[in-house]
Amino acid sequence: MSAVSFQSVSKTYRTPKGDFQALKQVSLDIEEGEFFGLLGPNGAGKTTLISILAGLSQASGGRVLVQGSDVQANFAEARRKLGIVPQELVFDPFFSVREALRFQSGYFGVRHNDAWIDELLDSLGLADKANANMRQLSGGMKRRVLVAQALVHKPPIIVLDEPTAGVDVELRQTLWHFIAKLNKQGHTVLLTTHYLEEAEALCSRVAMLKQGRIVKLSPMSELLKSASSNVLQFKTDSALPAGVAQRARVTGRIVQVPAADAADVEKLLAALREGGVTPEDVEIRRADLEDVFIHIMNEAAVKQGGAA
Ligand SMILES: Nc1ncnc2c1ncn2[C@@H]1O[C@H](COP(=O)(O)OP(=O)(O)OP(=O)(O)O)[C@@H](O)[C@H]1O
Repeated sequence: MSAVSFQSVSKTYRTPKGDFQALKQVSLDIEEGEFFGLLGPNGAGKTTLISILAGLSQASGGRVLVQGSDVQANFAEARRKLGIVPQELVFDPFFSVREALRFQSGYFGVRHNDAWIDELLDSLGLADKANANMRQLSGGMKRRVLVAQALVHKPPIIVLDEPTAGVDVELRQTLWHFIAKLNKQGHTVLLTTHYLEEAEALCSRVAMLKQGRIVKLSPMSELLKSASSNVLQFKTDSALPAGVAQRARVTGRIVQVPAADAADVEKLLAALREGGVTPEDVEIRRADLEDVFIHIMNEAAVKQGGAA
């Protein structure tokens, strides 16, 4: 049985301007024990999918099962198996950290779990804040409490929606160390993130979502292999020759062009020379997930454009 099974999930939002289809027949199975990444540009539908999984939003079509429990027909059972760390900072300002965690435990009918609460506080660097009032905490500390709250009932499946957006390096490291440990102990993890480096380091498999559709579903290792293996990177102020510009990603003065092999790099350099471009700070590096992501998103844009 899959940990999470999305079966032809669609979602249409009704807006004053008309209907908007945010998810189009998304089917995806996440297996027990996986560290799964859900990636996609802004507006791709990631949060919508997570909200349907969490029972916060209703799918317009299809269904979602959590270890076999339907999130609509069997909400309480499905919800108990999930630990959801939301994107937004929502908390009760009148509780202390420990009270907030006890309250959340009560919500799931879990009692006498102070040992686990202490372990959570310790692992997330919150031990000295246990009795602090929630409103006295910094944004980063509040985010740690949200993580602890999501895990207080020891859910088998942990869902993290952009947990490190705007979070400092120290918290990111603490968080990932802890989540990776839980994953090793058998917890399934579903992560959405904009930080592709994180996905590359942590996820064993990823789905890429674009405009409500899955455009790629693949083990991370295969995804990285499928990319052009190298990237030629340089700086220039000159206009690029058309043949190079077509393949290039340009950020200010920095130009990055995927290249299959050394011969391809030579061809690119020759094209630049012929075009009168003198590249500065030339580097050849291994392609990473960001290169793959941009490539797949561009391909999907071409296909969707062609289909329209
Ligand atoms: N309540 C709503 N009413 C109408 N449209 C909505 C609503 N919520 C989301 N949308 C639209 O649905 C699409 C998907 O949004 P969603 O928040 O799921 O994307 P996302 O992939 O999580 O994006 P981000 O990375 O920016 O968080 C977007 O175009 C968004 O504007």
